Amino acid sequence: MSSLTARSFRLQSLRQLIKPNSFKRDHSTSIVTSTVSNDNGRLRIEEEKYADIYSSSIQQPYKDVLESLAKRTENEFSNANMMITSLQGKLMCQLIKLFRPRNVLEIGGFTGYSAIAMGSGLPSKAKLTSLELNEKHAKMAEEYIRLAKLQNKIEIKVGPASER
Ligand SMILES: C[S@@+](CC[C@H](N)C(=O)[O-])C[C@H]1O[C@@H](n2cnc3c(N)ncnc32)[C@H](O)[C@@H]1O
Repeated sequence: MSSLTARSFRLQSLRQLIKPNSFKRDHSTSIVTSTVSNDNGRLRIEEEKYADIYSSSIQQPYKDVLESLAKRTENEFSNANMMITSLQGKLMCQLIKLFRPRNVLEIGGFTGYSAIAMGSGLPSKAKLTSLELNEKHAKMAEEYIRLAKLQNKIEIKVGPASER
């Protein structure tokens, strides 16, 4: 195949991928020729679709707790853009459900979004430890972990991760 033909084949494949409802299970990111970012420049759009379609929704009461935590983080922290997106949370929860780890170590918990998203999918006896440098971040994380009734599964340790 000439390089021109190969390029138009890849472009066609890309167009197929980004058409609504045309996503195929055998999707390979290797045919994605360029990075197509969403408005936050985070996960590539094709990967977002994949994550969305093949991840189950975060269950209640965790979903509501996460929504409320995200709103409060956005209102109270000027650096709220550090928080993962709801889709990233959904994907992390799905990965936890797939791998069923007994222990999870998170470095940099911020206000607890990812910890709660992962915690919501943890098997019953599993534990997640989240290391967070900033006391104010950790305090909010702890508040929402309690609201989500995940305090027996998630522990926040405050201080520099390198000292743990
Ligand atoms: C990008 S945010 C993490 C986002 C978070 N996982 C979430 O779901 O919202 C990075 C966090 O790492 C923390 N951090 C930075 N340096 C650290 C260190 N040395 N030890 C522990 N936490 C640290 C910051 O205070 C910040 O809250």
